[in-house]
Amino acid sequence: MRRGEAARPAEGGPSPEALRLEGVRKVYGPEENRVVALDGVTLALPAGSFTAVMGPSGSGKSTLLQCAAGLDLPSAGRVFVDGAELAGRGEAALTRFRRRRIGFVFQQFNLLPTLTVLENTTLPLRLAGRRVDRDAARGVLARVGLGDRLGHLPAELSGGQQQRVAIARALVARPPLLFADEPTGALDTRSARDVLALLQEAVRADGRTVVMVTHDPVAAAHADAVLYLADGRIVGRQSAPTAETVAARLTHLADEVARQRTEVA
Ligand SMILES: Nc1ncnc2c1ncn2[C@@H]1O[C@H](COP(=O)(O)OP(=O)(O)OP(=O)(O)O)[C@@H](O)[C@H]1O
Repeated sequence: MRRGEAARPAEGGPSPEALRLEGVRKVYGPEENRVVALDGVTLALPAGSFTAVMGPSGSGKSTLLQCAAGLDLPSAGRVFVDGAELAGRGEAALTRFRRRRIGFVFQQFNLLPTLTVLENTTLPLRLAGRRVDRDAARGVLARVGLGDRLGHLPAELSGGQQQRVAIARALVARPPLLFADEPTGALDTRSARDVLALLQEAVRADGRTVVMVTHDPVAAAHADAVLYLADGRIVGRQSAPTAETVAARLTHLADEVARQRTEVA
């Protein structure tokens, strides 16, 4: 096995692990103002799984996604995507790797306001120097329910529609791994449901792996499993979540964190 590669099955076979973090630590700020955002996170997510990441505000959820997606560098520890380690490649190679293997959906959509729906969707392919298959892009947009809005600008769409463009933009590059940071945080209940259904479909129909940060137990219940973070550590896991069990666990977690902080103080 080459250095920098995690165990994987026979050549050509799909990796059973879409994402692996080993002892990932992220420290922000100078010595006197240090914030430990991630404090030794170890996890492994199988390909084709849908995982929600939950925890109190400031527990490190966004930092976890940013480090796992190679958008930020861990201070220590290792990140493997589809068996390949993110570290140890130059910036340009990392960008190329990310564009092929990783999609990211943000709470605030991050669409370019002067580009049409179709242009926004194909932008990552153009940036990656990949052939732009406009029919395939139209197909993805039709699948997210925007087949009749191709020439519209983002400002002419609702928030839910803009988020569906952002999902189409992430899916058109066909990344095996898709991160979503509070993708429904700015949406009404109905639009949120549509977006969650699209993420579920990306897992069930296309076999992608989705990791989603959310504050919403109803959103988390769309995932196969929930990881709970507190103070930069994974403090719990739950499979087959329901909105009720997630809400109960979060309440318990908030009480537990408050109790531990009082004990430390
Ligand atoms: N660029 C940064 N510089 C300094 N500190 C940061 C930076 N980004 C995050 N932090 C700190 O790291 C910790 C974890 O932040 P993070 O955004 O990952 O938490 P979160 O769980 O996503 O929070 P929220 O639910 O409020 O979005 C927080 O204490 C935060 O203030």
